[in-house]
Amino acid sequence: MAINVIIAGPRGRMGTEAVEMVTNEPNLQLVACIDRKNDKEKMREYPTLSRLKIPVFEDPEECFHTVQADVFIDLTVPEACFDHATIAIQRHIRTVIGTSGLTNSQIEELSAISKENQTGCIIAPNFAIGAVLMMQFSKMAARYFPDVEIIEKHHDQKLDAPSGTAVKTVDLIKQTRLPKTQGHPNEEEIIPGARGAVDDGIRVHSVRLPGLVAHQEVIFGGSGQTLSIKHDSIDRKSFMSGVKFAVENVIDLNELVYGLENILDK
Ligand SMILES: NC(=O)C1=CN([C@@H]2O[C@H](COP(=O)(O)OP(=O)(O)OC[C@H]3O[C@@H](n4cnc5c(N)ncnc54)[C@H](OP(=O)(O)O)[C@@H]3O)[C@@H](O)[C@H]2O)C=CC1
Ligand SMILES: O=C(O)C1=N[C@H](C(=O)O)C[C@H](O)C1
Repeated sequence: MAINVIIAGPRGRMGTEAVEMVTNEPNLQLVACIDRKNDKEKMREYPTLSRLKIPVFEDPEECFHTVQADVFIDLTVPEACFDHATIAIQRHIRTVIGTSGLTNSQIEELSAISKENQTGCIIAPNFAIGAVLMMQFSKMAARYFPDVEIIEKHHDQKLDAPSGTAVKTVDLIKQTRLPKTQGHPNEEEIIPGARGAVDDGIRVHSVRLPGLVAHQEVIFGGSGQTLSIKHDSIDRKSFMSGVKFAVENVIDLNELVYGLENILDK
């Protein structure tokens, strides 16, 4: 039996890839999309979507009410994603969130809704296996190297900074790193922001440039040595095996999981 999937954000950079991936996977079936502009002219620019002849809804309530689905994938923006996911989970449709920029309180709220409705949800800050490993390796290294800075680099159309991957990396590093104030105690920013954003003493630098896709380097410093852990997504296809993995695994979950690392070896 195929897993029936709804995708929100099908015209987007990730959505386009996800539509392609789901339609090419024999065990997945795309049954509908949610798009804030259900515009026939625009759809013509997206050949896979217009060829499929699946229903496209502007109203998520109407979509989840009308279409029978097993899994909902959100690849939009945080405000819309939170609303979509809330409605989907309340309707017992298991949910995979790729959208970054949800706040901690939104994640906690979705976790509570998921538990209350016994309906699984996966929030994946990064679907690329290499990025998941980069985050895990960084967590391991932070135990031995409390001095660490993160440089994340993305295309210049990205809305949120720092990236969801960087936020998750900081979370994971905090789990093993001994608290430390890094750098010189008297350091001064001549240009405000020069030392990047800071969370619990960990510096995060966000670069946005055309030509980039999604890249992150975590640099640890110790006496006489540095350790760099680096991941590059040079094509959005790098995310698709993780999307598939999440769709196939969320089916067996009854609560929210934040990060693919939590289910990789299950
Ligand atoms: N977890 C992961 O591995 C990855 C996550 N991402 C995340 O996925 C998200 C999407 O990224 P990307 O595809 O590059 O972004 P895009 O801007 O290319 O796509 C977003 C899509 O969402 C649509 N959208 C915007 N607002 C709404 C709304 N209110 N309701 C419904 N649809 C809406 C946009 O429509 P319109 O064109 O009309 O604005 C657009 O089609 C981002 O949060 C990004 O960080 C990206 C890559 C990997
Ligand atoms: O917007 C993107 O492109 C990406 N977003 C995710 C993030 O915020 O970490 C994942 C990946 O880095 C690509």
